[in-house]
Amino acid sequence: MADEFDVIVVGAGPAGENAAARAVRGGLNAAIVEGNLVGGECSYWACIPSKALLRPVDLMGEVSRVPGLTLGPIDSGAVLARRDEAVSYFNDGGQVEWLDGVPVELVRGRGRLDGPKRVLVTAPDGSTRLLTARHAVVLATGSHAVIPPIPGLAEAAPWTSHEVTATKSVPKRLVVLGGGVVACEMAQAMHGLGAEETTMLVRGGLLDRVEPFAAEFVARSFAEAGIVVRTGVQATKVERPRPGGPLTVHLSEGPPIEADELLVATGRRAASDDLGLDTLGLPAGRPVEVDDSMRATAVADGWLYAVGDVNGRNLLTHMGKYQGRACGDVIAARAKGERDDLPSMRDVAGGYGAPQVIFTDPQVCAVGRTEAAARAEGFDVRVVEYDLGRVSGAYLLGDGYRGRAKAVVDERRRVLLGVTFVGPGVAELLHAATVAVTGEVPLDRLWHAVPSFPTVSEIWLRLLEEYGL
Ligand SMILES: Cc1cc2nc3c(=O)[nH]c(=O)nc-3n(C[C@H](O)[C@H](O)[C@H](O)COP(=O)(O)OP(=O)(O)OC[C@H]3O[C@@H](n4cnc5c(N)ncnc54)[C@H](O)[C@@H]3O)c2cc1C
Ligand SMILES: NC(=O)c1ccc[n+]([C@@H]2O[C@H](COP(=O)([O-])OP(=O)(O)OC[C@H]3O[C@@H](n4cnc5c(N)ncnc54)[C@H](O)[C@@H]3O)[C@@H](O)[C@H]2O)c1
Repeated sequence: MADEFDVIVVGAGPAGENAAARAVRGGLNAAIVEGNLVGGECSYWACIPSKALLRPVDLMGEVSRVPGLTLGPIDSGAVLARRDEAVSYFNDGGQVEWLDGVPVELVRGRGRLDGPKRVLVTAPDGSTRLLTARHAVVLATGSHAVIPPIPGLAEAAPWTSHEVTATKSVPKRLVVLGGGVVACEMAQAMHGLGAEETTMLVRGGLLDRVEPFAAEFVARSFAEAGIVVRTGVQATKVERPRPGGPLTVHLSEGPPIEADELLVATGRRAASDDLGLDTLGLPAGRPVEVDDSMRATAVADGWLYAVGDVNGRNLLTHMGKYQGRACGDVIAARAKGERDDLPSMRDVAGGYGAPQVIFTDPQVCAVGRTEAAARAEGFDVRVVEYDLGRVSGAYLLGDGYRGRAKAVVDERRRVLLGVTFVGPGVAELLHAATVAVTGEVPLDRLWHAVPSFPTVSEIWLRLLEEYGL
């Protein structure tokens, strides 16, 4: 096996896989180094299992809104079994086959930079192999859950996203630390699958990066479902006398809470701590700063790139894959001395505001800027909102459908800066919004994109009418 490759990618998650595949498509050869399972967090401990756990909960909500249908209690065992199937029983054979087909050479082990264009791989058996890159090294190592320094917390061996998404059973009493996306999705999944007491401890506000009205819809739904959300309360100490036994969470106010499990969902940190960045004089444990072609800005000669969570731009699978495609293309172009500024070779989407779906019930999805962000950036902002429940297509989805949409308009150019939807099943509305925002489609043109009747997409017509068209 050769130890020199055109491109070496460290980390075979979605971002790394895409970077390698695009570089090969561009005529280079590539190796990908993976210390765990090919497919990364997303496939085994994040997007895929979390959505497999949420789907029945979502469906339960939908069915309960349609008269004439009844659904018995959720069989959590069957749901967990389907989750296991969705993560391929933690076997990455299918993904390895895909890599073989590209082809990309898989090198199993932990990769570490060892000076310019050198990656030292330590295999699971402890043996080492030095790989050198003719053109580029791409870091695609993802991120880790952060455990805040609360006395007793680390010692209590709390759950992170890894344990909750892979759980073999549903705890009766669950405390969730954090109010972000992981916290909300997983609190809802565990509660819907049978947790009897689910308490969220939220330092700031629930989902504090989305439009406030959308977070309020989620908070109301959680309250109705019996999920207790305590805002402005912090955990001050955790005690778990017996490993795996019940734990006590002491709070900044009020009596302590007893629980069977504690999920820590307080954000993520770039997986760059043990990557050998010091051998290049770069700081460890921080996102690797890159330009729009994914090239590390602090490295001379431009041979180092970083894609996905590790560059800290947007911690989302689709954005990491998009960056990976740009990165692979640009590396191939630069290696061949070809034009390296074609449209596919830059992260343009990130600048508009990445699309994201939060798979709670109701779902929240958004693209572009919130009203607050647009105003802070000095745009001439006008906002239009509409009640989704008043759209015929939404009414037909079930009784008591509740939802809302908000569009943030740049008045000077009459284009959309951002769109947010909240409501059951709104996820599939998002891509139209992404096209409108990223494509900077003028509102007067958007008017001619006629939504079908009776679909929820008629919200587009209503928003434009509210605007005055
Ligand atoms: C619970 C949860 C749910 C999520 N749901 C969604 C969702 O629905 N939609 C969405 O868009 N995003 C979601 N995300 C975010 C998404 O998982 C990440 O943005 C995505 O996985 C990042 O991809 P990546 O390729 O950058 O990194 P990862 O998927 O983390 O892959 C990195 C890979 O690098 C490997 N690695 C790390 N260090 C080394 C090393 N030194 N040597 C060799 N290999 C190494 C790791 O083993 C891993 O396989 C979710 C996250 C969580 C935690
Ligand atoms: N559906 C999706 O697209 C999806 C799903 C899950 C995760 N993700 C991505 O994964 C990333 C990580 O998600 P996350 O929810 O872990 O992080 P996050 O940054 O979204 O939320 C972290 C939460 O923890 C709170 N927090 C931070 N420190 C705390 C402390 N010491 N004590 C109490 N609370 C504290 C914050 O106030 C915030 O509510 C996000 O960027 C998200 O976009 C995406």
